[in-house]
Amino acid sequence: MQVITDSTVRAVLKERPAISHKGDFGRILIIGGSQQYGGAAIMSAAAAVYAGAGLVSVASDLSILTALHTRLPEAMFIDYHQPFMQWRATIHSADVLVVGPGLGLSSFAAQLLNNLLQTVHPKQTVIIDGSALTLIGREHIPLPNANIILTPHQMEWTRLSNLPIDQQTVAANQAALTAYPNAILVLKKHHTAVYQHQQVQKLTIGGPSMATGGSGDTLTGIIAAFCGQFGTNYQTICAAVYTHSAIADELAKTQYVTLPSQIIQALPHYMAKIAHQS
Ligand SMILES: NC(=O)C1=CN([C@@H]2O[C@H](COP(=O)(O)OP(=O)(O)OC[C@H]3O[C@@H](n4cnc5c(N)ncnc54)[C@H](OP(=O)(O)O)[C@@H]3O)[C@@H](O)[C@H]2O)[C@@H](O)CC1
Ligand SMILES: Nc1ncnc2c1ncn2[C@@H]1O[C@H](COP(=O)(O)OP(=O)(O)O)[C@@H](O)[C@H]1O
Ligand SMILES: [Mg+2]
Repeated sequence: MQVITDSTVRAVLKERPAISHKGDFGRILIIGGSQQYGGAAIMSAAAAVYAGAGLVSVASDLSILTALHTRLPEAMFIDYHQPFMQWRATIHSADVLVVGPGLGLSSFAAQLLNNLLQTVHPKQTVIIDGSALTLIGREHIPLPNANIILTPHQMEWTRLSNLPIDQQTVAANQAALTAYPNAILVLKKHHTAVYQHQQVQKLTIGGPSMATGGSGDTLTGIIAAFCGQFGTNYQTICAAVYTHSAIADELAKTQYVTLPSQIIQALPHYMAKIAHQS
């Protein structure tokens, strides 16, 4: 299986053109968080901002607003409990949507996910993670015609594919992915692999310092920002996945655990280093 290396990141990550503005670097909308899991939406949004997204909004429960703005004043906020029709236009204007981190499994969350997936249009990128994956598996919610990126950990992939973890071989995963033909699959684990049709590439970096709550939520924001800036395609997603683990490995030289917030903080420096060398 082909290995994802830093050459993928070098090929994707470009110096910013001088003549540019925030609208050129992606409008990201993160739909997630809840009273129980507010941090997930905040980490996703922070990762998107620090990975260079031009404009980042969070649609969430009002209870996270103060924490979000204290941690991340760059982000905008929408109360996702307001009638769906009132913020439908915001959904339409996003280039990249992230749905699921910390959303929870309530009937409200299921209805919101249904409404959202019925609203997205084919040019949009939709990153589906966390609770949204569990809801899709549980309620058999069909995926829309859009650029879909699924980011399950192994148990979330079981819920979508019905494959027990010990049967998640490359061939079995490829066969299961045919049920989601327009999706790119980022199957997260030690040595995460990225699947699209018959193509599969894997990481050989990253390690157990990343095994802490919020690591995957953070990855969704990095993927969103990369897609928003460099276009949604297989290489861009591999570059985002590599960047997440490369930063963690660098931090792990001196840290037993690499916190999502620290990975987020290091993103602009890592990206500058790669962009200046390319
Ligand atoms: N700070 C916050 O706001 C945070 C909010 N979060 C949000 O919480 C929501 C629920 O997400 P979740 O991943 O925590 O729970 P769930 O979907 O039940 O999966 C866990 C089950 O799967 C199993 N498992 C097997 N293999 C695995 C693997 N490779 N990687 C991981 N798990 C694996 C695992 O096995 P066990 O640990 O029991 O051995 C367990 O039985 C979601 O919306 C998420 O975004 C979190 O991000 C945390 C920080
Ligand atoms: N032992 C490990 N080796 C390499 N990467 C790991 C390891 N444990 C966790 N990770 C990475 O951390 C992230 C965990 O994602 P996820 O389980 O969705 O976390 P959360 O939902 O808590 O944010 C994934 O990117 C995964 O590849
Ligand atoms: Mg997760």
